[in-house]
Amino acid sequence: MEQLEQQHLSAKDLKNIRLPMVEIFETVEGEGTRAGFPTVFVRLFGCNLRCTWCDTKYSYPPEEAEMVMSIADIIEQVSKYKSTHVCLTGGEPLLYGTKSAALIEALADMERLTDIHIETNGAVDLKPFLATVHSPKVRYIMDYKLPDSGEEEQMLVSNFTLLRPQDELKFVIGSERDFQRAVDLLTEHPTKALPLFSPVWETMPPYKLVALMLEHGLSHVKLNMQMHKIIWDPAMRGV
Ligand SMILES: Nc1nc2[nH]cc(C(=O)O)c2c(=O)[nH]1
Ligand code: SF4
Ligand SMILES: [Mg+2]
Repeated sequence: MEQLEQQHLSAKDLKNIRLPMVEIFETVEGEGTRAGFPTVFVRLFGCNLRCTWCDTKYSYPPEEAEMVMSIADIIEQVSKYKSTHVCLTGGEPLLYGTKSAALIEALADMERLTDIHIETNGAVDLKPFLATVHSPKVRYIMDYKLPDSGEEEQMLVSNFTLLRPQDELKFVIGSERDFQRAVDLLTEHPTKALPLFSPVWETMPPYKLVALMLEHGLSHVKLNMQMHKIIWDPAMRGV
């Protein structure tokens, strides 16, 4: 990825950068350390993976982008809400390299916002983003796709050492095999990020994941339930 030359892009520059989009909505964050906080979700279209258990298949082909928005349009939409947290998600929100980075910078420049967290899928190198985006408000939540996802080969374990204490490393666990792989990875590849273990809604009952965590003495790992799937119908969009 080329270096982002300007830290602060002009309104005209932002108008010219356009991104394919799925939706922008406000709800409570359902996951991670900021679960429960009112949050604006900015969902970009497009993904470089095809996970077996994906719950956002409407965010990549053969579906089509709902709209194409300039960064200025996205900022304008986000400013209509009151939440001070933003979740940039997809699809894969870092798919567009310097364009994704410019969007992150523009969000970080919004004074109202205090936390911008990015749900990235583990198949995008975080190095160029960490090198160009310097705002302390920006945090990465990297998903590591375990064997049941069918996409483990695409994972960049090299990201583990780049993640910082304010970042999160999420493992979506569908089976005991997935669980064991996650435990092995955390042993073999140290990271400063907070490890989160999240059950696959359909195949891993939460009580079973908790039992496994206790059995293995994983005191440094946090259980991550998708709160929005408890509050609303799990198939519902825009919540
Ligand atoms: N409430 C709510 N919390 C979320 N956290 C991550 C989400 C995502 O789709 O990436 C999500 C989502 O779609 N809804
Ligand atoms: S990375 Fe996320 S959006 Fe892409 S296929 Fe996997 S679960 Fe779906
Ligand atoms: Mg979701």
